[in-house]
Amino acid sequence: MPAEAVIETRALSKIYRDFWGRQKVRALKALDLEVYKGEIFGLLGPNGSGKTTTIKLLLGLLFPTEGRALVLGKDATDVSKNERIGYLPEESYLYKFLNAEETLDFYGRLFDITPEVRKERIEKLIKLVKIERARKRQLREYSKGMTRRIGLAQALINDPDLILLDEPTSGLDPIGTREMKDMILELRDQGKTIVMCSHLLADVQDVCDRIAILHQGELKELGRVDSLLTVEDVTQIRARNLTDACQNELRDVIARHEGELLEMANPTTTLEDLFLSIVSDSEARPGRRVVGTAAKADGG
Ligand SMILES: Nc1ncnc2c1ncn2[C@@H]1O[C@H](COP(=O)(O)OP(=O)(O)OP(=O)(O)O)[C@@H](O)[C@H]1O
Repeated sequence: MPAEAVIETRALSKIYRDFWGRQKVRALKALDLEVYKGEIFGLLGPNGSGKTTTIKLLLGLLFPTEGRALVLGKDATDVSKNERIGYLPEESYLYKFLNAEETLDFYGRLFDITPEVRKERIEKLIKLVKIERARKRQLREYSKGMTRRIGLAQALINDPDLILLDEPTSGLDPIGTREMKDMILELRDQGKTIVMCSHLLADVQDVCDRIAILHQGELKELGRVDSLLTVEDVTQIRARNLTDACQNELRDVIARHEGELLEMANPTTTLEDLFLSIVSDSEARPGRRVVGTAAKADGG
């Protein structure tokens, strides 16, 4: 059965004009794209490449100059489909004097959600974004990471089928970033479709199933992350406990078959994994610390 397209754009184009109707910027040029139900889709590109313009066109906040977009089976300009969409903008503009519960209740009312359903969803979302301990605190006291979490909860209050996330991990520390990525994966596991824009390529690589790369308003690449990143002509072998003799033998085999040995070395972990393991170790054993002079400076 072919996958169901949740978003379909055909030659979608946007030219921004100035006050006198003169052409100012061709922000998006004939974009053809499909996003399928249940996938995490990454929209990448340098500053000014047209990512936010695309999101705004999908939300019906802008009208295309040419082409069209279908979102959840409706024309993108039909804003009634937005009831099934959750949107986390790059900057969330929430009322600073409301607490988390009041904020979610306020947005729940805007969607005409009944009090019982609202109560149930608020509980679920506060747990999902892990702000249980701060649920009664005014948002003006929130850190950047907590603000991002309540922003995500607000975007999910209508239990959307399609979630658009603009820079979801911006400003988050590695733990907050990992948790945000886990939340995004969890939403996909619940059957939601997610489109995220990001400059943080490692985050995109970690969570996205497929990506599109835009440059100057043009689609430059589109495909599955794993296949785009596979280096076809290199074979990687990972093994544990190889003796020197065995490694030498492997070198000989590769040379005999006229292969080129690129590297045979111990792998390094990522800084993210190292950071996360240090923090969780510190939580498990508080008080233990590295004394500056005892720390190895030369790595030896
Ligand atoms: N309202 C506007 N009027 C005129 N030009 C605009 C307007 N909004 C965006 N642009 C221009 O359109 C182009 C695409 O902008 P867009 O905001 O879509 O890029 P982006 O990929 O989201 O960038 P960033 O990564 O910086 O958020 C840029 O050249 C930008 O200057």
